[in-house]
Amino acid sequence: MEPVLIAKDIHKTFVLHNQGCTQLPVLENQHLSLHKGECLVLHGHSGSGKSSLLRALYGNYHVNQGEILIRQQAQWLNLVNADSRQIIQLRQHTLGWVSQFLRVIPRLSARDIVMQPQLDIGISPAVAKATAERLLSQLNVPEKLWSLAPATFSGGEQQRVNIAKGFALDYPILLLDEPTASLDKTNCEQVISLIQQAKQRGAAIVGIFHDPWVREQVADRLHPMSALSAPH
Ligand SMILES: Nc1ncnc2c1ncn2[C@@H]1O[C@H](COP(=O)(O)OP(=O)(O)OP(=O)(O)O)[C@@H](O)[C@H]1O
Repeated sequence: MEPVLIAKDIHKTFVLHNQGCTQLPVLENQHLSLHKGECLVLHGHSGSGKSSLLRALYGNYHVNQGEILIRQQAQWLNLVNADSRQIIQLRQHTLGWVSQFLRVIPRLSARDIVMQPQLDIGISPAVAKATAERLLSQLNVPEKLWSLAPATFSGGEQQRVNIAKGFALDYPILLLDEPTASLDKTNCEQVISLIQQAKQRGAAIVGIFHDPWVREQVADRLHPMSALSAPH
């Protein structure tokens, strides 16, 4: 299978400017390659740098060293030195992201939130609406909530809207940061099923899953991580 994402020799050190410029190394010599149709799970103790690596792969964190190569159609883009226009385009078409929490936007309904990434790339409102409603229904978000803003939803309901938004487009690469953290077993099963369907259509996935049962269902490979030495 062909790789779609290659990270080479990634190093990342946080510098805490308001705490005496303490340096906190979190990632060293991180190498990974991700292939079409597989799910790679970042695996390690709390504080081992899983979220930091995932954020670096999405371009949210600058890294101090290394390359993050992402395939867009027939070309490779190095995310580490990409400009903001390239990153926006990459996120619209190639790189999907499901965070642990939904960023609630006042007055935007759950249905609108799930439709938005589709509308952004020119999918018709009718198709975007049908896809949004299919996903909200699959994820057991009650129909009476679809036209309401999720600010007042429960944590699990907000997270299911977030997951629907992440799966609304057929991104070639998906980054999942603990998507099942606040879900019950029935809804975890729905998310596992969405991940398996995405893999079947050829999506490549990097994820963090703390629940060992979920991890077993979705992981093709584990990427082991361990915490680095104390700050200096
Ligand atoms: N924005 C930041 N600024 C400074 N330090 C940070 C920042 N984000 C993470 N860290 C530190 O980096 C280390 C790794 O954190 P990270 O969240 O990547 O670990 P993790 O493996 O995802 O942990 P968990 O499983 O608990 O979520 C921790 O020591 C954390 O304090």
